[in-house]
Amino acid sequence: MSEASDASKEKSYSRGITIEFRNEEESRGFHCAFEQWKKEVVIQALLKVHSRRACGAGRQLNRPEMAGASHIHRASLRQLGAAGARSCLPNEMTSSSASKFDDKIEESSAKMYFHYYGQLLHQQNMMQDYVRTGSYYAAVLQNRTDFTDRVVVDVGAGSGILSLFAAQAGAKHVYAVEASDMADYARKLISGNPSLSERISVIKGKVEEVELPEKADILISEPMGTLLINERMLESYIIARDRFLVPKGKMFPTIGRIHMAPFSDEYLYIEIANKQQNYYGVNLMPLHGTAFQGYFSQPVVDAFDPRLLVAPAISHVIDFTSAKVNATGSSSCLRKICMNDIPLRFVSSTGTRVHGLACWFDVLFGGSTVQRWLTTAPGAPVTHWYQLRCVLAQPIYVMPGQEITGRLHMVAHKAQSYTLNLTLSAKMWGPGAEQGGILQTSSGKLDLKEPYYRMSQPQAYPMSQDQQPVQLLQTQDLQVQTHDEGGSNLLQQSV
Ligand SMILES: C[S@@+](CC[C@H](N)C(=O)[O-])C[C@H]1O[C@@H](n2cnc3c(N)ncnc32)[C@H](O)[C@@H]1O
Repeated sequence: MSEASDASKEKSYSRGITIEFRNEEESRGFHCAFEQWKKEVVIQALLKVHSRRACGAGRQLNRPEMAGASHIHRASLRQLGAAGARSCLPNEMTSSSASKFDDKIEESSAKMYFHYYGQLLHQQNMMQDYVRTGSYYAAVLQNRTDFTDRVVVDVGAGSGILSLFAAQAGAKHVYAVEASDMADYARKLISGNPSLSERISVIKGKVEEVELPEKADILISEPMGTLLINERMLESYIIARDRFLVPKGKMFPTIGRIHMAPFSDEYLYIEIANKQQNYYGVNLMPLHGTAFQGYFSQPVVDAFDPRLLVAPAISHVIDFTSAKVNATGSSSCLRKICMNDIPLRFVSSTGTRVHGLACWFDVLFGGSTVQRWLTTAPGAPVTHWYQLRCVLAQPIYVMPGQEITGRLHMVAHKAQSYTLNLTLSAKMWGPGAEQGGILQTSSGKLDLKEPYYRMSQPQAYPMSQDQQPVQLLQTQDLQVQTHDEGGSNLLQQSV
């Protein structure tokens, strides 16, 4: 049968149908369900066109269980070359061909990652972090004007909770993009909230790969990992900005800051340094050197008492609205997010042994009505991120007023995390200090992917007589030092 006769046959089956409803409510219910179905059909059609144009086959490539075939997909995408690389879709949006996600992340890591987030129990853990979820709820609902009648994209929607908040705040439409199988649960959860569901479409796929039928006025996302940058999801957030956000559109969160300060914690140091030397009468010393190095390569995740900090914190700011693709042209690596080189400079407020660098982060929701911070600082209500400490195998001794300098160099790797290179030095102190010499230096290399989850609640540490509590942390009103893009200029910023 010819194509033409196929088409006419199709036409001959087209008939109008009349549906009668018993009441207004039934009619409205049907209308909503139909509109939702229509939207999904349009999005699915766009996705099919996109993947067919990109690789010449109509298969779904975004699903984690298809990961085994994705390198073939990537290769064929590259062969398309520049001409085929940005094909026009029917809605005049362009599709970027090579997956920026696949470029930066190794397959095995991505598979485990999306498997983890595909489980309801892990999403539930995050939802039950009330500091986190409550901050998002307040930030969205207190800034209704930013959401009312606006198009929203929820980047990595998980259960869909933030999409539901955005719809509660009056969003015209929310596109909830989620790569893991959690997308199916999100659909279920959203359809159980009928007053909101008609304004939310769940799209299963990676933000780097899916197409949306329209641009967004505002992005909402929870892309923060341990130390802000772990999981490398911030990069997906930035890519979503470049792909979907209208110029000058809003981002919730808007900026993130990593805060750092040297700390002293004898208990923690002894716990790490003395791990397993005698074991059921077996001398473990032959392996001690390697094991010792291994323990100190693990950043410690727990909640600590802020009185352990020995100097006021400095901050490294990442502005999500302006972070750019790497200057080297590598589209998979975002400057400041992939490679953070942070010069450190502190003045010790006490005489003590410094055991390493303590870090935490906060993010700002820069709403038009209310500017709201979500903080993970020590001393603040504990979140599921806790805080992070990089412990040095060799502590350094400092006196009150002595300068501590150094560098934290963080380099992204393909397992969705970072290698941290930390150096701390005690500068010359007292007479002759102006000659600027270094007294002691200690360095460590840590893998953010392999933390030691110590998870203790903050404890009241006994203070030695010469270590009086100092006012080190006033997270909201603090005068903090921040870096410019190159990390070289220190600016004073009052937040
Ligand atoms: C930290 S969870 C947040 C979930 C939800 N937004 C919330 O706040 O409860 C991050 C979610 O983003 C998803 N995700 C991560 N990278 C993604 C990407 N590139 N594209 C789509 N989803 C992604 C993960 O599968 C996960 O469900």
